[in-house]
Amino acid sequence: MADVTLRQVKKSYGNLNILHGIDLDIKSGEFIVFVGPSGCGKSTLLRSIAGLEEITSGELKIDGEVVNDVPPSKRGIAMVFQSYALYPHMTVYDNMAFSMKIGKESKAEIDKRVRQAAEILQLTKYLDRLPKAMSGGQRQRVAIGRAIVRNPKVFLFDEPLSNLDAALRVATRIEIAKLKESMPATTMIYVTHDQVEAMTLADRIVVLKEGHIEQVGTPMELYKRPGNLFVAQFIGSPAMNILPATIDKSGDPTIVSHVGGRKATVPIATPASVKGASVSFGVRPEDLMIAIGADYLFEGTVDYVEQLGEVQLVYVDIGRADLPLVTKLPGNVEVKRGAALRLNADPGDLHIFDADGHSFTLHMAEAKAA
Ligand SMILES: Nc1ncnc2c1ncn2[C@@H]1O[C@H](COP(=O)(O)OP(=O)(O)OP(=O)(O)O)[C@@H](O)[C@H]1O
Repeated sequence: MADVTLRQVKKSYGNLNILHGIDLDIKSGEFIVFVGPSGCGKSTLLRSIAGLEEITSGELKIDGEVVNDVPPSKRGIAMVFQSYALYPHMTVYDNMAFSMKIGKESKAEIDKRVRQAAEILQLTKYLDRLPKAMSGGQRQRVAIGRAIVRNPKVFLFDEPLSNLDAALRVATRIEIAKLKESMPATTMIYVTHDQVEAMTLADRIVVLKEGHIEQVGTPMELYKRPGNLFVAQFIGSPAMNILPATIDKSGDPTIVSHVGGRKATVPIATPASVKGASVSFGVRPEDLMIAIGADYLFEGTVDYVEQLGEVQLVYVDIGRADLPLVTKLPGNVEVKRGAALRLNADPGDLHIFDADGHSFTLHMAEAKAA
């Protein structure tokens, strides 16, 4: 059981500022995932929590104790890396037992914990093998087992699945989800590039950009109510369509006319001051559907189709070559290149962002709360 609290955590390398004052409250037992573009500081933040990097300023607490100056081995954490870093000459059993042997645990205790971890990770029948005789996924499970036996208060994962092929990735991701269920009191913090891992594993996702937190929320909060344009386009694949638009009528609902030439009635409240303002209008590819009847949001011609089997990505020219509209339609719908297409969306799935990229949904929620 351990909360992890960060207050104004900054990290610089010389003149290079990497983390710009991170404030974050992670609750005991939570599974937190850090995501963000390459170089945004995810690993640096994780390594700072682990104590592998010294923070430049701010305060880092684990389980109520300020750990800024506490060495990694005394922080009650265990970390799993992308490269499994197993000892090649030791069996799976000895790899998992190693830290406890160093810690002078009794043989009986070591044996109990190694066997328990092996059971959780389905490694029991491999305990006598050397790492070279195991697959990448099995090796990563040993690396996770080695962390489990230490009974950490906080479990840190730095892109643990990125060296695995697609099938093993899925299998090991499910192992990690089950591991979390079997260790509900253990706080877990996980860095990934993979949206599916973030969406499926996280209790809450932290979206980082250039060393700042953009938004923290449950996967569905970030997906349904992204706080700004960056999060809207970072979460979800393909990214949300964003089109220039103007507010024709403010209030609730808001009416916008967008670059596609049509008007949309959006059930989002906007203040009177934004009437006539230029905004960004957003709709996810998967929220667009072929319009039935006279009511539609977009009209265009099919420019390109990527058939993926179960679904197809259809790129629609709505009169602006620089802004192709992407829609995700079921794979069995017949869509031909060059054909005319009208698309619609549920008004509840439409988004509007102000000129600074902030979502009006969150604006109004914040205004109400204030
Ligand atoms: N030891 C170092 N000295 C100088 N700069 C560093 C050092 N380590 C990391 N950086 C820089 O800090 C920034 C953040 O790096 P970090 O590895 O935390 O990013 P990341 O979000 O994990 O990226 P990726 O997704 O590519 O792994 C990068 O610009 C990187 O070049």
